[in-house]
Amino acid sequence: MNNWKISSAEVFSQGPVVPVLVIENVEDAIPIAEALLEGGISVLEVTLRTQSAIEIIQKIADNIPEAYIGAGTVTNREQLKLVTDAGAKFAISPGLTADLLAAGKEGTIPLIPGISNISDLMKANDAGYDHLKFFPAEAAGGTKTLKSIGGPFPNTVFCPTGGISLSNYKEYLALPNVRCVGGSWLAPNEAIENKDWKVLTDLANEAIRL
Ligand SMILES: O=C(O)C(=O)C[C@H](O)[C@H](O)COP(=O)(O)O
Repeated sequence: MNNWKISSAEVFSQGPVVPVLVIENVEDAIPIAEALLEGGISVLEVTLRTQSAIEIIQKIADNIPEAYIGAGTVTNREQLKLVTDAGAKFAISPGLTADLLAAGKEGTIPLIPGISNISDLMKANDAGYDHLKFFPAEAAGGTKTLKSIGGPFPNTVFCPTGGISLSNYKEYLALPNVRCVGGSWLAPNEAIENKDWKVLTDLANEAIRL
């Protein structure tokens, strides 16, 4: 049981692709979110890899209520609290720790822990998590690994990220245990630097047109 305002299943069902965003400048936050929304993507993962990430999450949460704004690279209890207070609707971690799993269950937004091996999957399952990130997807064996995992663990579903792009994302989405895929390819650094927001809209459009 948990006190999450929405379920992780709801997050996973918002669309086939989740852009993994690394945003440096706060003023880019709204244009990036709007460009992706215009392209048909409403789930956004803002990674805590930049100084301004928390402020950016808050800005998008306050100004674009229709966006499913989430936080990525959430690796500990303190960060989970920070992103929750900023208004994130969900949190994603590249991995898991016992304390993060416990904090996720005590929290109010869905936590999607990351795994790349069976033992961590079992730890996540034991703690009550069956919606997981699979990271780093390509380096950890990609679709072959996910297919194998589906044998003994058919009820655990994934959002793989890491090395996924337009060239291979459909192979992931074709697996019964994959609900969505994540990636930075939907918001390339170069386009963000050039403030070329149309590139993001076009990439989003292309990705959701399966
Ligand atoms: O920052 C995080 O929280 C992560 O877990 C990693 C990201 O999901 C991947 O780095 C995205 O991978 P690429 O699409 O290959 O760039």
